[in-house]
Amino acid sequence: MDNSVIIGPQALPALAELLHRPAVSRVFVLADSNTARLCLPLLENHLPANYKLIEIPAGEEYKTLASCDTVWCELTAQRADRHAVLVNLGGGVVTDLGGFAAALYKRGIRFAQVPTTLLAQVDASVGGKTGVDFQGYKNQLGVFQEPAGVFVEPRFLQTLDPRQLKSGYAEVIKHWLIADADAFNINRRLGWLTDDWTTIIRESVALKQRIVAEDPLEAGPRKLLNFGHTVGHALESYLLTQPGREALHGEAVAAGLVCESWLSVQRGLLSAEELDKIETFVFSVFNKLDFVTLETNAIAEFALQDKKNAGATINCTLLSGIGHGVYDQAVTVAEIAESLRYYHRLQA
Ligand SMILES: NC(=O)c1ccc[n+]([C@@H]2O[C@H](COP(=O)([O-])OP(=O)(O)OC[C@H]3O[C@@H](n4cnc5c(N)ncnc54)[C@H](O)[C@@H]3O)[C@@H](O)[C@H]2O)c1
Ligand SMILES: O=C(O)C(=O)C[C@@H](O)[C@H](O)[C@H](O)COP(=O)(O)O
Ligand SMILES: [Zn+2]
Repeated sequence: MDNSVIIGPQALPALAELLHRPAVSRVFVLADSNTARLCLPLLENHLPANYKLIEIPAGEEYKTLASCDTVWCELTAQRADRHAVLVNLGGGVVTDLGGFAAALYKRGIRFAQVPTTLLAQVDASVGGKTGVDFQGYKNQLGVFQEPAGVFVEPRFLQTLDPRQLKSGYAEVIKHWLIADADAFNINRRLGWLTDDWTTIIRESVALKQRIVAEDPLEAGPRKLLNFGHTVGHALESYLLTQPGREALHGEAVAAGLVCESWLSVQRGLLSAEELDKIETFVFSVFNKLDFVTLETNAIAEFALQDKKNAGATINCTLLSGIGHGVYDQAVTVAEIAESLRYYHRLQA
């Protein structure tokens, strides 16, 4: 399979060329209730006339096997064969879930990613991680499966609300922190708002692709891309159990970046000055997440299910400097809880 990422005005025409090949029997488009309304109109001209829309409700709480069931029932009802292509039009929920559903249907049909949030354009649609949440744990079921292509049209961002844009920016900051100190320092001075998302997307995708190419199945260096996620996923999962207090993925990752940077300082890997720069930048974009000290142990325990763990050891990715990640750093539940208490005490 070709795992190319095409970014810019040529992306949707390139997708059209793929979908109109004789080897493609049928085209299905997976969208959520928002992207079906707001994003499908821009895509529609590039689809074959007989495409079929499959719609799921929007939101992380629908990144489930039940939503996969909807996809699989529709593909089966339409007698989709192995030459069908599923086009995933949406944010990371749709691209993760659609990729997973496609990988399992009849042992695998091709899928194309058309990411419509900043988060999905810089991160979720790239690198072949697909999956759904299960029993309250993030991406607990999933496969590594590369799409037939990733087609990034930055114009989709025009309808995205600023909270979602910021959420995606957390993954951009993560990329700079693990591998690009210069970009981190330039952008922390410039501030997060830009009128040139295309450049940010291109650079972020290239950085992620370099790491994924080295270690597609996350046996080693790919764990760098999980910086902020040991704590971030724990927070996101915990808050998903608290109706009305849910955090977006990127908001939880932003908190995770601060907590895991603090853990890096505790290990003597990162300086207090560097932590201060990271906090200043993160809090110039994000408000602090709301939780109380009493909750920190329960939050930290979610990290016991993190996919980087080995047995009882929680393996975290930390920083050995801005722009330098280090993976497989053992941390305890108690240390994670302490990092959350540090975050809680900060004046944002
Ligand atoms: N596979 C990976 O490598 C990877 C990487 C990062 C995150 N993720 C996953 O991605 C998910 C988060 O993705 P997300 O932040 O895109 O969330 P999302 O898919 O829930 O999209 C956010 C919201 O924006 C709406 N939306 C999407 N595009 C829009 C547009 N152009 N205009 C208006 N509204 C639009 C959606 O309907 C949704 O309500 C999480 O489940 C996370 O675990 C996966
Ligand atoms: O591509 C990767 O590898 C990442 O870890 C990117 C993360 O931003 C993303 O949230 C990913 O889905 C997390 O994967 P998981 O294995 O921790 O579930
Ligand atoms: Zn992420």
